[in-house]
Parts: sequence; C-alpha cells; structure tokens
Amino acid sequence: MTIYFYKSWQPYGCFSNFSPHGITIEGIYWPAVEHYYQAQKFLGTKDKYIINAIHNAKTPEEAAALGRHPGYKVRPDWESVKINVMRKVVLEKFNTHKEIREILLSTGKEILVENSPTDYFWGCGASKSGQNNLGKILMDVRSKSLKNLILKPLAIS
Ligand SMILES: Nc1c(N[C@@H]2O[C@H](COP(=O)(O)O)[C@@H](O)[C@H]2O)[nH]c(=O)[nH]c1=O
Repeated sequence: MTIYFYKSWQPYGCFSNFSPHGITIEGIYWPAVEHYYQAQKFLGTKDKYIINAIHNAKTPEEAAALGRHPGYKVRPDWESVKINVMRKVVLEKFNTHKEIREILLSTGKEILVENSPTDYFWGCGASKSGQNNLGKILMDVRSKSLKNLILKPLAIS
C-alpha cells in the first residue's frame, strides 16, 4: 500500500523536510532539511546575505517563506542542482538519526509519496500524478540504508 506523508505532525511526518531533525553539513548545523535546502538556492548570488537569515529561521515554515520570497534572486543553476542538493541533505538526515532510519526501513518496499496538494515536483500534487521527487529520494535512501545494514555484518567477519 502506498504510504503518503506531508506535514511533520501527520503519520510518517519524519519523512517531511520540515521535521525537526537537525543535520551537520560541512561543519555547519542546520535545524531541519528545509533550512539547508532553501539556503542553497542563494549560494554565490547577490542575495547571499539571506542564507544567514534562513539558517537562523525559527521554523522550517519561516525558512521556506524566506527561500520562496520572489524578491530574492535564486542561483542560475538551481534547477539543475536542486535534486542533488536534496539527495545529499536527506541522506545525511537519515544517516544521522537512527530512530527515523528505522521507521524508513520499516516501510519495506512500499511506495512513498509526498502528498503535497500544491507541489508537483517534490510531491504528487492535487491530482496525485506529480513527479514525487522527494518520495523517490526517500526510497533511494531506504535502499542505501538497507544495503548498509546487510553489508555491515559481512564487513566484520
Ligand atoms: N512538507 C512541506 C512542504 N514541502 C516541501 O517544500 C519544499 C519545496 O520548496 P520549494 O522548492 O521552495 O517549492 C520541499 O522541501 C518539499 O518537500 N511544503 C510546505 O509548504 N509545507 C510542508 O509541510
């Protein structure tokens, strides 16, 4: 059965990028995936000062609102790099937090879908036919975690 998730307080909310699971990337701590993801939009741009504000945002909602603000200019290569940015930070989240890695592994082979009513790129959108790229990344992280689990005992022996 397909597993749908969206808001961090709903079932499987730990799969949401807004869930309160901090990560450290290149020595910098970020309070949630969303903070890191939104900040990457402005690397090397004239609006790079906004990165600090996103980093310090009190909530993921605030970080997203800053990152989506039409007044700030996103880096020109954003569309081509955003999938890799997301892959890297979501992998780090599940490598860091064992308790949610176990929840992810407990979903077995089920299809994971970000049930966003508006987002047809990261989620499935209102029509449920969107690209679901966040769900795909999570399923990828799940198979990587499973491989690690299987390979670890072999590495010891
Ligand atoms: N979970 C979740 C959302 N979905 C998240 O929004 C991000 C996409 O942002 P952007 O590329 O700026 O459109 C991405 O992390 C996606 O998973 N959006 C929300 O407003 N609330 C939420 O609870």
